[in-house]
Amino acid sequence: MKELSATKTFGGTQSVYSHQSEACGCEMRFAVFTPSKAKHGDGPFPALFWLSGLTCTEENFISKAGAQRMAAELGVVIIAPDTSPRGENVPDDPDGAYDFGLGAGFYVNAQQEPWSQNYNMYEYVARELPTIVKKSFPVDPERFGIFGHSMGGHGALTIHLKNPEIFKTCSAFSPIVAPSQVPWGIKALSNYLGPDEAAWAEYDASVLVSRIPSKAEILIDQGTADNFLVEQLKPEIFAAAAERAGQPHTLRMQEGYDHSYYFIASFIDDHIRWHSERL
Ligand SMILES: N[C@@H](CCC(=O)N[C@@H](CSC=O)C(=O)NCC(=O)O)C(=O)O
Repeated sequence: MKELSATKTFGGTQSVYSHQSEACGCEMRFAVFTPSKAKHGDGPFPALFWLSGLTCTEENFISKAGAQRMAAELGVVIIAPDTSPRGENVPDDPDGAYDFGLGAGFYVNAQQEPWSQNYNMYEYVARELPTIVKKSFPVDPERFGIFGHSMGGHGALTIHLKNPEIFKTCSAFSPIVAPSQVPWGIKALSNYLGPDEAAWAEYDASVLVSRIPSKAEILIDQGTADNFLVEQLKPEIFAAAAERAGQPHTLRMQEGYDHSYYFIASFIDDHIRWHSERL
């Protein structure tokens, strides 16, 4: 693992690392915020894994969300990986579209060629990265949580529901909650997984919550002025499935907010505090 940058902020350190990923078969980057030793000691700290959305790298969250102040205050580590494999030999959307391929790994393990060599973001986030983080940073593995935005909200919900013993808390901003039913999800799942919709269900939060609800409360924030709300996000599908399954959840419709990082920055403190109180 190689440290690419380390910058002091709010008494802690915002770093970016690269390493050779087994799951993705390429060099991957991830960002880590570590709180101040002077204020909180040497840890171990609770850790939140943040999953970003379409077009993002590890950089969007650390430069736009403004999460470091609250993480520093509460003594929380935040890990923010890139959203897809990268590199010369990694295939991309044939038309260069933003919603598939590079920057759009959808947190699945691809089963179709040519994607399956590298596009294993589920394995990367749910298995490889937590193992690396446990070994290399002052974290308490009994206090891991996961959160994310849009495609990353879909990743957070599905990875929590499939691994509630690892990621004990879960929240999301403007998540894609039913990828099997919306254009972004149908494009990604049909290409990465093939035409069999039974395979898609493994990565559909609204299906998973019916099958394997967790005991944890799930928090979702959704802006009412989000231009993707009606076509791509549809949080009401998850809320109805969660209600039927007895999954504790809170869906907050936030008046006038859109899909951007301005929305995330407005509520990120709430989310970090919410996780911290539960971990
Ligand atoms: N470029 C696209 C929209 C892309 C977009 O809005 N990406 C969001 C995540 S969307 C769901 O996963 C994002 O986080 N962008 C990065 C940022 O820093 O804002 C278009 O033009 O429609």
